Amino acid sequence: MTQSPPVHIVGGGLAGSEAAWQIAKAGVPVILHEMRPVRATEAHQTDGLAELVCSNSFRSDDRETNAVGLLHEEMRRAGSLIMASGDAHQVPAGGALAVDRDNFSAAVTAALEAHPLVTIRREEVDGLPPEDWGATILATGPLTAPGLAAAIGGLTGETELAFFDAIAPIVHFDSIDMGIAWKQSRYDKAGPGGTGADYINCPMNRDEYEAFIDALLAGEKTSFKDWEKTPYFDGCLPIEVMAERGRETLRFGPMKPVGLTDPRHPDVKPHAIVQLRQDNAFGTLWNMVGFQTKLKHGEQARVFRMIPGLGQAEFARLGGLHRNTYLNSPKLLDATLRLKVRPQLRFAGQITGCEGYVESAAVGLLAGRFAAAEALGRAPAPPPVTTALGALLGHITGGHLAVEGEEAGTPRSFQPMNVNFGLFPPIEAPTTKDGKRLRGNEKTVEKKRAMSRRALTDLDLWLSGTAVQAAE
Ligand SMILES: Cc1cc2nc3c(=O)[nH]c(=O)nc-3n(C[C@H](O)[C@H](O)[C@H](O)COP(=O)(O)OP(=O)(O)OC[C@H]3O[C@@H](n4cnc5c(N)ncnc54)[C@H](O)[C@@H]3O)c2cc1C
Repeated sequence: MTQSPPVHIVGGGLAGSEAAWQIAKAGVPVILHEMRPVRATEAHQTDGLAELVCSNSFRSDDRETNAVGLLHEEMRRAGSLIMASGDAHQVPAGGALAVDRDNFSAAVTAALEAHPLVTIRREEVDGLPPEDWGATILATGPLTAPGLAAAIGGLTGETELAFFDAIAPIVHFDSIDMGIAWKQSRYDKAGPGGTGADYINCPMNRDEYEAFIDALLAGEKTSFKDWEKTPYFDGCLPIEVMAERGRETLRFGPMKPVGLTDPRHPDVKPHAIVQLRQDNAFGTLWNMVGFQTKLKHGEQARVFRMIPGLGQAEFARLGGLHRNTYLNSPKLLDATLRLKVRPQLRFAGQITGCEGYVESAAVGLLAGRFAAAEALGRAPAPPPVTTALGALLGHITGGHLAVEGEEAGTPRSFQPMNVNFGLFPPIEAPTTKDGKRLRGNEKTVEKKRAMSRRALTDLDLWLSGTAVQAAE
């Protein structure tokens, strides 16, 4: 049997290593280009593949009620090298999967070095890969080396490649108290694709606003690493920095109370209003407009739950501001992660706009399987959106709702995200045996269990239908 030409992968991190494994396992040769130790990013310390640059945790391993735990399980079933190496080098961490970072990275490196179809080249790719490489996966991560980042920016248009994320928290719709908040667009403007009731509005009176500003100013913040410098740029100052510029700044910025009327109290003008914008097509996730922040995560949950209507808010993602190179993927990538303007280039890992070790590896797994299918002359089939892999892919390639125009204090609308149940198609909560509806926490937990069961059933079907067989 003639062998297909090699797939090239640039970047031997979490995503690139997993992609290489999936491709080689399918019987297709891979050339993996990793720049370390020739050159290192600001965060990597070793020359090992799949180095964990910060914590040693893959987060919850609960596959029944936690979306990242479910993603672990799906990746295991899909033959993930990252998960197999993580499981083999686990250290005790309660319900989380934490790993011995050195042994984990050594195991990934050894497995790839030992595979007869994998060639590892220790070199920087300092510009776009040459056309004659053919199918190539770019998995160079949040700290992509500058030469390649500039070349990608040249190909996609500079505004489509970000170098920092300025993330506002995202709230699960179910946890917003719609007895306090209401839906309305400012001045009832429908805008493109809107209805005039597109935002969720949370009103504050003067006392609530003053207490909120005090809490924002006092809240503990995270600091930038030296190499991150201070990347404040117009239009996306952290909310607490805006508050530091004057107690009224927010009332004239993202929290301005104009053009909105509380239907329960039409005669009372709120002193300030926090707006949330729908973030995904399912309407399960809502983004706090203009609330990008450097507050510590615990502080964010405490301070933002002071907002009327968000007292019980559950956050799908908390805010942050980091060095992070990533694409405006919903616009630039097709359904199998190929760059629309140059389909021989595929992207994987955090550069696509996912967030986290496990998610980056998961997107590497998908990119690898898609590239292998193509190399073997088969059509790559994306996983169902009901699976964690499919939900994550959906966020990257289209589930997110783009914003037309800019609101005060809002950076570009596509922002990196961890996997979470808000990215999945909604599901009816199961009832009790005698047909009664569940309530509160029990309902939330049962919904998650039902989503996980649906995911694993659909995943198994997908794997049996599209599994790429190793060429003998
Ligand atoms: C400082 C920092 C801390 C983080 N902490 C965590 C955390 O605690 N938990 C978590 O879940 N996530 C964390 N993340 C987010 C993210 O999950 C990790 O960055 C993850 O490693 C991303 O996987 P990746 O494969 O996309 O990129 P990486 O793992 O970074 O892999 C990219 C690889 O590409 C190589 N490379 C880059 N440019 C080139 C080039 N031009 N030519 C050849 N090779 C190149 C790099 O050397 C690197 O090995 C952190 C991110 C950063 C920046």
